Amino acid sequence: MVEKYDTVVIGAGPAGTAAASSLKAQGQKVAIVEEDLWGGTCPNRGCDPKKILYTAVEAKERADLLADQGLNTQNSINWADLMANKRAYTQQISPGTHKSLKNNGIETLTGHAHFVDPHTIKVGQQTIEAQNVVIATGLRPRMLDIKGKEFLQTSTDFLDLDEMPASITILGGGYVAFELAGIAASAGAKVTLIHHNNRPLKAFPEKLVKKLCDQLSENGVEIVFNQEITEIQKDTEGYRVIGNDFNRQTDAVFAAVGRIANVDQLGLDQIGVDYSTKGVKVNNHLQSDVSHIYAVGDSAASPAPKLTPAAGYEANYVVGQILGDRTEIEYPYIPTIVFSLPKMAQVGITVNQAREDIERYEVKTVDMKDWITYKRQHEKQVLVQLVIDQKQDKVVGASCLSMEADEMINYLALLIKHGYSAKEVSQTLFNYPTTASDIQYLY
Ligand SMILES: Cc1cc2nc3c(=O)[nH]c(=O)nc-3n(C[C@H](O)[C@H](O)[C@H](O)COP(=O)(O)OP(=O)(O)OC[C@H]3O[C@@H](n4cnc5c(N)ncnc54)[C@H](O)[C@@H]3O)c2cc1C
Ligand SMILES: NC(=O)c1ccc[n+]([C@@H]2O[C@H](COP(=O)([O-])OP(=O)(O)OC[C@H]3O[C@@H](n4cnc5c(N)ncnc54)[C@H](O)[C@@H]3O)[C@@H](O)[C@H]2O)c1
Repeated sequence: MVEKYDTVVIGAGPAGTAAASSLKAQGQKVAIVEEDLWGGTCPNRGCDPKKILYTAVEAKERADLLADQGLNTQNSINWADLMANKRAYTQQISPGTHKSLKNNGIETLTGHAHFVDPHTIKVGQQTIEAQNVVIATGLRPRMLDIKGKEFLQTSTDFLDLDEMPASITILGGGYVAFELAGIAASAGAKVTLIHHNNRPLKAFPEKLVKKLCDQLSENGVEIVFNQEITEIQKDTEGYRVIGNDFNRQTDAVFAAVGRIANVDQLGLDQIGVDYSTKGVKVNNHLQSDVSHIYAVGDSAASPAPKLTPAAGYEANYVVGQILGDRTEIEYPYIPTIVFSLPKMAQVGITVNQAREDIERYEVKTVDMKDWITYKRQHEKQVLVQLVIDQKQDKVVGASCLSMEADEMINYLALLIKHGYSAKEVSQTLFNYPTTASDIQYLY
């Protein structure tokens, strides 16, 4: 007998588990399908394991900045212990997530899901039917189609390395490339980061990216711009990375050149659902071309950045749609951060957007290196750019580069969302001297 569900969710990452749990809590009969690790990318091979590795690296870098400033320091990263610490965390994620879904009364199916018709899904030998379907299948690393591509490793491999190689080469210039470069360099590897043009992290302000590159270079990362890599060769010593005018030996090569959607193996062609490498094409209700099939999180070609908080937000929105809400999706400002050394974060109207409308927006650049928060930490690269809407006389966007950028951008996200004026900020008192109290002087 074919089991029938109110909703079937495909993919058990942050988006899929949020949608399934919420629909179940609202009384629906729900099934969720996962073909790999329960919990998906973020806790198994993304945000969380990365942040565990980053935590040790951040502690080391902060201590190193205070060497000869009153802290006796001879720190180094013990990669084997750090990896054991990471694995102790990640190993319980998949079984734990699976168990908690089952305990909540959600039917869990293990295997690859694909559509047989718009209401029928096959998982291995099992066939199930759904009134609504939520596609939440995420992204996978994009591989380069070059000679020797089989020698390329990915962020998933990096986050589970038994040993840190003596030298590594990272191809790419986005979030993943800059985060892995910082971790590897701090863990003692000789790191080369190769970008195919001269504008990595292009959604972030050029001034901040330049300072981040300067700091990584000072920490020993070699950043090579305008270099298209055409071939990877394996040799007796490791690998050779070859470009038009580039030829270098390295112990490991990682591709961090973007991610593509896991939607090409779902059988969407035969049910009339359009998609691309960016994900399932969706309307303002996150519906695909077939109205009862929704897509959320990384696998939706929606305007949201492909991040965990955005995935959860879209999942909760679609729960509302399935339960009868008909309002179009509206996104709040979504903060983004690169956990490199230092951190770089932004929220709201970006500096790049502001430069396109100079009548309306003013960009205020503040070098905070000599402020007590940063001076006491001996930080070398600290910069904040605020975007001010001149009509409203309010801060509507911010970008930060510093080791405090994660917390500072969260405060700024709140102030921007609620439209606080400089006067209102000055009437809110924060502990001094802290990252929060700096904001009063910024505004
Ligand atoms: C290295 C790295 C670091 C990151 N760091 C951060 C960070 O610091 N902060 C942040 O906000 N975001 C970060 N991200 C992004 C974040 O991980 C994603 O935005 C988030 O996981 C998206 O959730 P999702 O549920 O949409 O997709 P996913 O978490 O990718 O889950 C999709 C699930 O669907 C499953 N699946 C796919 N196809 C099928 C199928 N046909 N049948 C059954 N199951 C299927 C997959 O196995 C997977 O488990 C990072 C990503 C990476 C790669
Ligand atoms: N801290 C975070 O929130 C975080 C961390 C990691 C990943 N993520 C998510 O994962 C996504 C993917 O990250 P990513 O860094 O893989 O992709 P990305 O899209 O952010 O960056 C890819 C970079 O690779 C460059 N590139 C493309 N082809 C290249 C080539 N042949 N040689 C060299 N460089 C090339 C691109 O110009 C771009 O700069 C992010 O957009 C984000 O949504 C988020």
